[in-house]
Amino acid sequence: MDKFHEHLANYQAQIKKDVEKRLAFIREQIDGPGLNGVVVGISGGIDSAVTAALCVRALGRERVIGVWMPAYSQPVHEADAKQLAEAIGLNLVTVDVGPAFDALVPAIQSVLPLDDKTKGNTKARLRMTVLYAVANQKGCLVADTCNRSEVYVGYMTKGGDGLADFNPVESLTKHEMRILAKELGIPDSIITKAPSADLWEGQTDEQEMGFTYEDLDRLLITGETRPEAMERIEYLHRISEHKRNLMPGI
Ligand SMILES: Nc1ncnc2c1ncn2[C@@H]1O[C@H](COP(=O)(O)OP(=O)(O)OC[C@H]2O[C@@H]([n+]3cccc(C(=O)O)c3)[C@H](O)[C@@H]2O)[C@@H](O)[C@H]1O
Ligand SMILES: Nc1ncnc2c1ncn2[C@@H]1O[C@H](COP(=O)(O)OP(=O)(O)OP(=O)(O)O)[C@@H](O)[C@H]1O
Repeated sequence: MDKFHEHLANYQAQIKKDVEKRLAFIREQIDGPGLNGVVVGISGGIDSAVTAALCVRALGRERVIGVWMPAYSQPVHEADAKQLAEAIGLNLVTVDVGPAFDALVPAIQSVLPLDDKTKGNTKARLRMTVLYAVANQKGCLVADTCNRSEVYVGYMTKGGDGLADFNPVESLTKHEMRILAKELGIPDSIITKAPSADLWEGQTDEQEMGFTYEDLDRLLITGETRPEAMERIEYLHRISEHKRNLMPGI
């Protein structure tokens, strides 16, 4: 077995201990300051599924609100979001951000044209606005769902999914997220589908990043990967440093 698979096998072997550690962390974040619970954006993808499942286990279903926010989303993601809610006993509500997005984009475009990526990032920031409205009102924290692989290359929207109040999965690579997802009883359709931010039609993480999660996770876990992938990964890491630090000020 190579170093990469050996690491994943070790993670699998101590998964129960890892889950307990994350549950304790979530309870500390919420009960420490005496808050009511957690709000999580539910996309139908694996990262939000794992985050929500950990929060439900840590706090109980009454203290977790999952929010599905369609805006021209693929039907498969809605079906997966609903299947997830059934599987883990999540209180899932829907806020359609499509009409707000449809009003906002032309208003900005009256000043300057926006490309697909900027529109997609605007959608991600609109979703975070909704999560904070719910958190304000209910005395909750917003859980962030970005995993270690995404954070390393800055594959997240600044002011959107890139920053919330606490993150119970930040130290896990995408491969470890898949192992944890199985442990938590996340439906297989969510674990096996191609990761996508679904910010525009046909988008997939690996196509947009220009390397695979295996390339990225091999580097994070073993320090080595395909040379062509390494160059691009380290380039994206360098130019996204600003997303991993609080804003500079003087
Ligand atoms: N050096 C610097 N120091 C401080 N700030 C700097 C900066 N360079 C840019 N910035 C600021 O950052 C902005 C660019 O950052 P940002 O708005 O995030 O935009 P950007 O990094 O260009 O795009 C976000 C990427 O994340 C992907 N994404 C988004 C959402 C979810 C997921 C997912 O799969 O989970 C992935 C999305 O597909 C896209 O590729 C600039 O407009 C500027 O305001
Ligand atoms: N349609 C949506 N409704 C609610 N929240 C969303 C939606 N799309 C994205 N989000 C929020 O933004 C986060 C990042 O989105 P993204 O779709 O990239 O991640 P993911 O689906 O959890 O995992 P994956 O990268 O495997 O698709 C999600 O984890 C979720 O919290």
